[in-house]
Amino acid sequence: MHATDNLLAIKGLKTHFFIREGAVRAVDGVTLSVPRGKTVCVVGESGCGKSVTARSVLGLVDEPGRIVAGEIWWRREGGEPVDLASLDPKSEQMRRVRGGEISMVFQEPMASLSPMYTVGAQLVEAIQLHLPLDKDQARERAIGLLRRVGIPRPEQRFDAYSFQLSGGMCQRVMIAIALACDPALLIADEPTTALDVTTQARVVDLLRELQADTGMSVLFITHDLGVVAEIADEVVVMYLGTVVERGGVDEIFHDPKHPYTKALLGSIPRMGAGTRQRLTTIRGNVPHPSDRPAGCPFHPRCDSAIVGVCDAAEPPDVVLGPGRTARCVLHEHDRSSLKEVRI
Ligand SMILES: Nc1ncnc2c1ncn2[C@@H]1O[C@H](COP(=O)(O)OP(=O)(O)OP(=O)(O)O)[C@@H](O)[C@H]1O
Repeated sequence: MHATDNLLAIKGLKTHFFIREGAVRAVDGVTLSVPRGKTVCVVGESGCGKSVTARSVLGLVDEPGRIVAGEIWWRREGGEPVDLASLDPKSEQMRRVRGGEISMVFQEPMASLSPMYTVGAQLVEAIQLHLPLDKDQARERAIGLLRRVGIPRPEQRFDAYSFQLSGGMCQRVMIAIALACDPALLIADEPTTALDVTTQARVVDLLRELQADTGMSVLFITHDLGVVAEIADEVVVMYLGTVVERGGVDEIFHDPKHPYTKALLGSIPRMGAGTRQRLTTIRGNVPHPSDRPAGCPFHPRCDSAIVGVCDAAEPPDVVLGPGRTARCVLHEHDRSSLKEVRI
């Protein structure tokens, strides 16, 4: 795959929070890419920097955080590539990208919608912000979008308030708002976490259908490997602010390289493995980024850690093939002939 096939390419991103006690290195050298028309899942335990990475793309990092290093290349069709990391988050150009070219769906649909306005009014507002449509045209498009995200009787639901809808319906409305401007990239940050299991599955199916219909790219953030198996083309595994492994979904599930990926996979039940399968837990907890261990950040929890090596030096980011990397000293000798990480 050529680098230009990537709609989004993040290279060496560092986003730190500057608090009284010092710098919290929430994202500390993330490299990943999202190819056109593909779904990339970012997976990892809570606190590993998934959301901060996503928010960095859209210039939505809360104070006292800021991007301190790295590049975020946005390469929309027919446009000049632009490094979003270099833009002022409040600039007109960033505002155009945010919501106009890249949309985001968050974890808490109820909290994202205002209880003061009908869902229709909020949808119309999002449409008119980015498209030159009058009120009637925007209403028509809004009802079409509500229908498209599977909301029954969309003409009536247009006039409903968020508190009159279930969590699943609210998330469908949020997805409709995100689709209002035909984004080239949809970033979905744990969009199903707040929903019950059946509703989660429906929302994942919806996102998969919409991706296939529209050809948009999706950056899907989750800690749920079951969802990853269903929706991902490519997977990025994060640990403590860094990417520890990247690869195609089959490679990650059937041939994981990094001990952390193996441990994550060992902690989920497998279909067809029977009721007596042994599930392992990853020992210990993810440390806080301000308490990052020296060397490989995973070494205190890693069963394969080598004393004097893994606790002493940062592991190399080994390129195993196109779009396939593992940040682990155990794979240093498996390097592919590629000389650098292609993003
Ligand atoms: N405003 C802030 N001030 C200080 N630290 C912050 C701030 N926001 C996030 N962090 C820290 O950044 C780290 C990464 O957080 P992030 O929300 O990206 O993790 P995550 O992988 O998305 O986890 P989750 O699955 O729980 O959402 C966390 O350790 C968090 O404490």
